Amino acid sequence: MAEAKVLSGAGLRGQVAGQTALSTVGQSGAGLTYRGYDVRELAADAQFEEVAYLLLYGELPTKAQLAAYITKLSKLRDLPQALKEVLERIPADAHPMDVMRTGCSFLGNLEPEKDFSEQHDKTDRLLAAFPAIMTYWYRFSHEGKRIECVSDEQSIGGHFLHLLHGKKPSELHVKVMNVSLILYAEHEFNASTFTARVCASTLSDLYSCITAAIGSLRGPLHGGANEAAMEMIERFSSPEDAIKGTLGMLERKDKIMGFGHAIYKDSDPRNEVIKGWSKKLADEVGDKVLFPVSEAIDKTMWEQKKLFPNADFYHASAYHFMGIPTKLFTPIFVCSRLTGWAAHVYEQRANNRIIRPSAEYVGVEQRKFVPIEQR
Ligand SMILES: CC(=O)SCCNC(=O)CCNC(=O)[C@H](O)C(C)(C)COP(=O)(O)OP(=O)(O)OC[C@H]1O[C@@H](n2cnc3c(N)ncnc32)[C@H](O)[C@@H]1OP(=O)(O)O
Ligand SMILES: O=C([O-])CC(=O)C(=O)O
Repeated sequence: MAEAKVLSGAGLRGQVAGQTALSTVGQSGAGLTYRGYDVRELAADAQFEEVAYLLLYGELPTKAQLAAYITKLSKLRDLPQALKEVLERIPADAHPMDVMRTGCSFLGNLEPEKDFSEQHDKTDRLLAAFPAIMTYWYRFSHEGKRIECVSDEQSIGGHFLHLLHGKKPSELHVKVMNVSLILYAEHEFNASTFTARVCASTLSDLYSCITAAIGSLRGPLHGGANEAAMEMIERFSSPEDAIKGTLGMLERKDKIMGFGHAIYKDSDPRNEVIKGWSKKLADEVGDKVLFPVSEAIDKTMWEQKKLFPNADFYHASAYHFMGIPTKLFTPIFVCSRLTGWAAHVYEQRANNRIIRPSAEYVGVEQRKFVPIEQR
């Protein structure tokens, strides 16, 4: 049984802020479970759509339920013309997380959640539409192309790759996307999910909760770390160079993106899984630099600081080997984590009290107002 991390101090660390039946993080040897299932087993044998169903609908689907769910999602992929027009107006140098935020929010104007009874349908719509929101904007703004937003790919990961590259993805790439989307799907009260729950606790609509969560995931201390990790890895030309650079960053007290975790103590169970797939992809493309550089940073961080790679670190090289532009890394996280966010919104709504903690006041003592002429 792994020891739980000692949790205390700022950032609400270690404080129970609510209940969930969705996942456990760092509580048992398994490390991470979704509704009781070890994430490593899900990543090895399940489809992402199965995991989405598990999180959103409560149990793993039967074969018939999964087939119906995949069909439902496939039919919801296309984007309304008005949303395409909005995406076309977003400049090429915009951050794709801002594009996701706008895309989600604008769809909420076109197809609002009028009643909480629509929550599942609205989530399924977002799940189906997110890959096209990202890639329609990307390919229009970067290549001047108005792409088709539908494809005949069964899986969400395959659909995303197809739209991005304009061709059928390889089986290996579809598999890795599937694994990646499963690994990123849910993680208890992380910052973005907590954001979604706070928003839900005011009885706001689903699009607002998800838009808020996207904003929260964007930062480099959370989902943005996979992009930041890629930018760092790319700077090094060899393992020796990487060791030297990492030691320098540690000496300057820089944060090394993709390392450490608020809850896990000595490993992130998602890391070994994505690292394995990144290695397979490295072999496929004949990489002799990025993967060895990543391993050298990994080793140095452990030796120097006992800090371990989190889910984001080897995702960077894995996505890169599949030809995914770095700026799209965190939006892929959105396509996956939407499932966890929405499931938490449902949970919050089902047993709600507005989330409103207290603050310890550290300002000046009460004092008398001084009229402006006398200041
Ligand atoms: C999917 C995800 O969102 S996973 C997280 C992705 N984020 C990153 O990879 C960003 C880099 N990592 C970090 O900034 C942090 O480890 C976080 C935000 C993930 C967790 O933060 P905390 O819970 O505050 O970390 P923790 O309490 O374990 O930090 C302990 C010490 O290690 C240091 N540390 C933690 N992570 C790192 C890092 N990546 N690089 C350098 N030092 C680090 C902290 O600065 C702290 O040092 P101090 O005691 O001298 O202040
Ligand atoms: O739990 C966290 O703080 C961050 C994280 O790993 C995730 O959201 O996947």
